[in-house]
Amino acid sequence: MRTNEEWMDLALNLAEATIGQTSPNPSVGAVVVKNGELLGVGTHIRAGGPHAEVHAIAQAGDEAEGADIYVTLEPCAHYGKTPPCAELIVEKRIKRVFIACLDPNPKVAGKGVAILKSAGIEVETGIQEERALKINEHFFHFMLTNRPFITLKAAMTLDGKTATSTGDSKWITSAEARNDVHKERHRHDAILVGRNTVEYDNPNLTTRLPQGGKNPVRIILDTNLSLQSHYAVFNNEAPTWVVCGKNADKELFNKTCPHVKVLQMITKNIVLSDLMEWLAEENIQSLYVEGGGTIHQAFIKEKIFDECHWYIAPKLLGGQDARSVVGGKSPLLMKDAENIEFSTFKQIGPDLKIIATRRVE
Ligand SMILES: Nc1c(/N=C/[C@H](O)[C@H](O)[C@H](O)COP(=O)(O)O)[nH]c(=O)[nH]c1=O
Ligand SMILES: Nc1c(N[C@@H]2O[C@H](COP(=O)(O)O)[C@@H](O)[C@H]2O)[nH]c(=O)[nH]c1=O
Ligand SMILES: [Zn+2]
Repeated sequence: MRTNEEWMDLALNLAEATIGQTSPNPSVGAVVVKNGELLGVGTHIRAGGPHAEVHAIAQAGDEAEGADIYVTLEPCAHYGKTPPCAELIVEKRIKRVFIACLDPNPKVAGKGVAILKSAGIEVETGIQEERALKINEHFFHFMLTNRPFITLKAAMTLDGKTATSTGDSKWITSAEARNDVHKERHRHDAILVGRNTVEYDNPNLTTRLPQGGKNPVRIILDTNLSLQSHYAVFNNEAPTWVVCGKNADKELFNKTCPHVKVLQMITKNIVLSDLMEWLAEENIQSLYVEGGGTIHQAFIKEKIFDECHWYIAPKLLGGQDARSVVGGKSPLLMKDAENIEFSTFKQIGPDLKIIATRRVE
């Protein structure tokens, strides 16, 4: 006989399996159970498709009546692209609803529960809540702030270098660590680099995992549209958007790269806060900033980031003339350093992945 936590873990495993493919919707899992017997499982496959509860209840058929449902997110109460799940649960005469976390979007939170309770259905919330909140961290952040969740990613030697004095950087971290980077690319809606990284590394910025994965939108900051069209990021393997200043020659660039979308600022330079607002309007809920150093410094200086993913290789490079991980100008005093909080340490092959979160004052 499984406990409530164990049934919820099954639903959470289903939700976790679709991370990266349901955006702009959250990843949700649901299981229908009666007298300790599993009657139906469901997960939301992609935005626009049926919700997790719909699949699980359909699989249970008529036996759903009087059954329990475990769902990782509060059942929806509004008509989006699909009818409200809360009303479906009432209609199918489910007896009890166990929920991992409410939808923190104030517009939604509690409405689903209210519909269930007013129909006399027993509701219990907060089961395995921590795990459920983590799964949809990007979605919840976007719903609450209407800004993308921003991850700064850097790979460096133990002494903080990202390339030698000649710009050589292949490779700092191991294939396992780079595979983890591609999992993060799959998870994020967009990936951003500066024009120098394109020129120095000619990266593809696509997701190349043995098991496949979704390509994020590639966003290139290039104030003067100085990049030529032969770079890999301009191939048609994934959508590419270039951000430029108001004085850049957009028409000329569009002639050489007709399939690349140009986001032209009304300011001479690229204003990051304006860009984040733009990306939110394009429904980009999560942004993976792969650098380089001057880009990272700009995001740090403007406090426009939520997490840092630092990959550290057991290598020592040395040299003032080697490229250090964060560029730009340093603050004058140590008291002006950006304070963050370490949240996880993970060994990946020979490398270390440190995740730190920005401390919100
Ligand atoms: N040089 C290293 C990295 N280098 C990161 C670069 O910014 C660029 O993303 C790479 O050239 C990857 O290119 P592509 O998009 O996969 O074609 N990143 C890492 O995690 N480890 C390293 O050793
Ligand atoms: N994916 C998901 C939910 N997602 C919720 O519904 C919204 C999307 O609605 P729609 O446009 O109709 O797909 C989404 O923003 C989120 O608040 N809700 C659920 O009950 N179960 C699910 O599986
Ligand atoms: Zn729903």
